[in-house]
Amino acid sequence: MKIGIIGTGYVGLVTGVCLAEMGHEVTCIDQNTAKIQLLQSGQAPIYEPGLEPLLTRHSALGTLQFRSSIAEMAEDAAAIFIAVGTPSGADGTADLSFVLQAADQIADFITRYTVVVAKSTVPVGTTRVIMERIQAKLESRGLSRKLADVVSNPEFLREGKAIEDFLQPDRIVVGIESQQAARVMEQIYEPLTKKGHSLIVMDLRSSEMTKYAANAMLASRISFINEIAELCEATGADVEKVRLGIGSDHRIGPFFLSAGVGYGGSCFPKDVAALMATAREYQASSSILQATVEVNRRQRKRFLAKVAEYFHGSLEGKAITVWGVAFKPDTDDIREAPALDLIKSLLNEGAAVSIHDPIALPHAKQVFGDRPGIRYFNDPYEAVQGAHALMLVTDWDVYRKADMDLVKKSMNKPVVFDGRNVFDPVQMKNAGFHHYSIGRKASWEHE
Ligand SMILES: NC(=O)C1=CN([C@@H]2O[C@H](COP(=O)(O)OP(=O)(O)OC[C@H]3O[C@@H](n4cnc5c(N)ncnc54)[C@H](O)[C@@H]3O)[C@@H](O)[C@H]2O)C=CC1
Ligand SMILES: O=C(O)[C@H]1O[C@H](OP(=O)(O)OP(=O)(O)OC[C@H]2O[C@@H](n3ccc(=O)[nH]c3=O)[C@H](O)[C@@H]2O)[C@H](O)[C@@H](O)[C@@H]1O
Repeated sequence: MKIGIIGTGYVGLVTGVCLAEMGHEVTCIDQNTAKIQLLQSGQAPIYEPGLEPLLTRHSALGTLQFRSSIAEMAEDAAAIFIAVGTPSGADGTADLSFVLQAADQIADFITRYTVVVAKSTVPVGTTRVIMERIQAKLESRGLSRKLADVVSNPEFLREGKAIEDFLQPDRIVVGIESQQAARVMEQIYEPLTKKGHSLIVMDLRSSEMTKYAANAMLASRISFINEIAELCEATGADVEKVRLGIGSDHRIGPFFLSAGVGYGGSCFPKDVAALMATAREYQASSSILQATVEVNRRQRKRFLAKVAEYFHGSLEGKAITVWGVAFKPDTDDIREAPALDLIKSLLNEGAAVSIHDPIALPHAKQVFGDRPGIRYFNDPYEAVQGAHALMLVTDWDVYRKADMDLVKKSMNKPVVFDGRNVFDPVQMKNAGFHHYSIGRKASWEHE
């Protein structure tokens, strides 16, 4: 089937590559010409494990093409996906300007029956708005409103595992109003449903809400375990043991219960904010969502406060190393990364900050540039030379496997603030470190 995709960001590009892998002929459009040129030369503009081989293969086969304007797309696409950004506006509402712009471009382009797929995360009611807008434009062009159906097809992939999540989804959710569009969506996803992945069909509003509810639920789980972690610290319990204890109850499950410096990324913060904005619009309650955001904010502050407390309230002149800038491992994405907040605060408090990240360092440089007090390192061991403390903020594998003897020898004082509970406190104590982690006794509290 011929498919067009508007937007080649994390979601659009992964969707394009995976739909090609599923046997479709895909054309990806992005208004960012630099991105398109890079993609046309066979290079991925993002770091995503497993993406590049598929990109190379399908570009060579001609089943995946990249263009900078919808006008360059074949006119006989059966479906066009909208996968553009929906960033947070000032009041937390989702900014729909990119989505509506893409919808207008599609409405000006189509000449035959096309299913428009809202893949971007959009607030309840938006797919209907897109539908009205496209159909009104078709009418004004003297064409039938029935030339376009708009469906909702939210995406649940995680960065760093995007290819795997797209090709082996727990479920595919489609919100739909027309039988004709339902058949097209069934055909698109047939290679996955044939393998047993379920396609859940529902109305538009429920599909849009499902996406927000999923992200809000996951974010609230993280805040829940972080609140329990704070209580563990206060009472002398160990959150890692508690996680094991509750996670083995099948009603709770073990996933998404890792305590740490809190969630970041381009989606949880913005989607929880957008859902709260929806609650305001409908004068409904959002107390769990508010608490989720509040705990997440507090978690970063608590982590920083522990470092300040260790140095008797002042970070002035302290050499602090930050390991990890990406909002999570296996991505170069630093949008809303906890590390950004922490680095800003450290610099404001007068600390000298050395940072390392295996992939995201160039993005960090775009944010902090030559700001006095900051230094960038490509080697994690060079980054800790002479440091008074190491703060581990992203749980990259390279840190889990780090040679801590070398780290200890390189540091001014062997002090580690472990924001992702990567190291064991007792082992760290025995190795001669002062180690603080989240929701567990600090090394110096162990007998
Ligand atoms: N990043 C993620 O892991 C996930 C994101 N989502 C949702 O998917 C949507 C897209 O997110 P990302 O891929 O992260 O965004 P992104 O910001 O990485 O990419 C968006 C792309 O759309 C392009 N674009 C914007 N307007 C355009 C237009 N009119 N014509 C052509 N290109 C246009 C931009 O140049 C950019 O390359 C958002 O609604 C997001 O909430 C959903 C699930 C996962
Ligand atoms: O809508 C989206 O964009 C996506 O948002 C998340 O995916 P993603 O943001 O890529 O990353 P996650 O793996 O969910 O991690 C988000 C944040 O939570 C943190 N986290 C995650 C899990 C955990 O147990 N504890 C925890 O602090 C991570 O470190 C990270 O900062 C969801 O997991 C995806 O299903 C969804 O499609």
